Amino acid sequence: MADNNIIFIGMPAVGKSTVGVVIAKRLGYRFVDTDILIQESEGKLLKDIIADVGPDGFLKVEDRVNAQVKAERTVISPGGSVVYCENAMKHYKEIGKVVYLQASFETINSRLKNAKGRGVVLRDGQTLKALYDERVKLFEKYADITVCEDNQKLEDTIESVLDALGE
Ligand SMILES: Nc1ncnc2c1ncn2[C@@H]1O[C@H](COP(=O)(O)OP(=O)(O)O)[C@@H](O)[C@H]1O
Ligand SMILES: O=C(O)C1=C[C@@H](OP(=O)(O)O)[C@@H](O)[C@H](O)C1
Ligand SMILES: [Mg+2]
Repeated sequence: MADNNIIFIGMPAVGKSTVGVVIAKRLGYRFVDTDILIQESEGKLLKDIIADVGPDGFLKVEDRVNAQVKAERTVISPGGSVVYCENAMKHYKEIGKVVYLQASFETINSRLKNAKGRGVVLRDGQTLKALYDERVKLFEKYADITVCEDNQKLEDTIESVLDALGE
């Protein structure tokens, strides 16, 4: 399979979906939000899948769906929890550049007022701060490129991503 794809990773609400679709337009690439593929595969909303099968069950579905993505010249925006999915991340490292959209905990916290209601994979009793700290290590492990968006407007983030990609 081609290795000319762009894959966004980062915390929920950091902008993977919003930024991803604009980057795809700017580059003339296709765009896939794999959360939509998961909902189609299961016939349910993400938050209902998480409620029905729990965090581990959701991660199994997320791993399977993301590991099966066939793409070429495509911007792919998975959900923030994809970094727990080993098969999916191995696949993404093979088919493209992994871009970590990075923002401070304060930025994420201010955008994510109702993490459970939004369907974030949080374990019982786990705080958003604990989740953030746990995931940062995984984002850094998988990132080929990191783009920091603190204090940037959406338009600035898009230009920063294009710069970092050398476009
Ligand atoms: N600098 C920025 N970069 C990216 N998104 C931003 C920025 N500032 C505000 N936002 C907003 O944050 C939200 C990101 O949501 P979304 O794209 O669904 O994130 P994700 O797919 O990572 O969960 C959007 O409402 C977007 O308009
Ligand atoms: O980070 C998470 O635990 C999740 C993020 C969501 O996607 P976004 O990162 O696009 O919000 C979605 O996949 C699911 O609700 C779980
Ligand atoms: Mg998204």
